[in-house]
Amino acid sequence: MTDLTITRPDDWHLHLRDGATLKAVLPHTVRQFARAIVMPNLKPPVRSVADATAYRDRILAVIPPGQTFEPLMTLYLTDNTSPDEIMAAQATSFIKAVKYYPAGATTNSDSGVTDMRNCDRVFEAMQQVDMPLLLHGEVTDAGVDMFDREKVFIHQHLIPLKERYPQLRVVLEHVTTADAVEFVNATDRMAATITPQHLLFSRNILFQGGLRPHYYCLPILKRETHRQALLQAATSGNPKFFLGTDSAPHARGDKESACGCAGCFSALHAIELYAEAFESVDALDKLEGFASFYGPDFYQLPRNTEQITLTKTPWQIPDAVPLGTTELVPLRAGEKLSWQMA
Ligand SMILES: NC(=O)N[C@@H](CC(=O)O)C(=O)O
Ligand SMILES: [Zn+2]
Ligand SMILES: [Zn+2]
Repeated sequence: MTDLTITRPDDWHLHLRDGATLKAVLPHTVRQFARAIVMPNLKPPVRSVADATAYRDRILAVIPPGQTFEPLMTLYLTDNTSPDEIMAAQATSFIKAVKYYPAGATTNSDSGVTDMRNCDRVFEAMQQVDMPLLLHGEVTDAGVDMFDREKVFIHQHLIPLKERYPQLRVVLEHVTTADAVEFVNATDRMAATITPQHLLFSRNILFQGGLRPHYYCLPILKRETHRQALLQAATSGNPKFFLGTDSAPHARGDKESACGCAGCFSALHAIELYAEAFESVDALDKLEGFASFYGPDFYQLPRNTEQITLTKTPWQIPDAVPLGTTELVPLRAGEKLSWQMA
């Protein structure tokens, strides 16, 4: 196949940041995607309807002229979020979900939840108004092996949560393991997003020829058997699995550091990366469902009507993208990509 036309996709898990970074990264997403679920882990986080409204306005203000993009906002769940805030969020047209970060699990998660039980009244309210809960699904216990944190989260927190709130719609974000795929498959009102890096790479890439910080994200890349399970899920045509890049920009110096930040920047070329992953298992015919249909179906939003075309035109991913006085290093920087969006 040399070209592929699909309905314009959406990104159901995206970090846009704020200020100069927002302005630098947004055009890349707008080029490819009609909508995105925008993560609330700013400093300070997006905790209220007022915060989300102001953040949305800052995003709308920097959409490149003549282009359209719809930011779908999320609220950052804390120990102190009130059920009233959920009701107020539900009453807006643009807040579409609530995001749970375990305190300390990932970038800007210090205000995250210390114990899920603190949020029971909020979960009840969310279940009542059918507001989806998005999970960074990892435990933070120092005693749990880094590579087991998602699996342990499912057993310690997610299974009990779904038992207490079976009607709550939940997205396990950026799934990385066969265990997560199996759990999502077996559970009602449960979906998952999958990133390009988790479809394309196993943990080996982190150490290929030396330590490679631009492949470090959370949850961390896992062994090859898990990557295979994710690829199978993404290309299965099962609507429980859909596209969420988790593009997470960090300036080069914050990645290439003695204590480097977690996050891969993939907004530059996300749909092309996914095309490559799907082609690797001869499943390009399944890309449109994953990228353009199952996300809006889950969020109960209309599917996009515009189309985009990808052509088989090899190009080289740049070494870096400018970011003020510094730069961002995209995923697979400097390497060849075989698909290009027209
Ligand atoms: N995925 C990451 O490694 N980083 C994300 C946070 C997150 O999604 O966990 C970020 O905001 O940088
Ligand atoms: Zn996360
Ligand atoms: Zn993320």
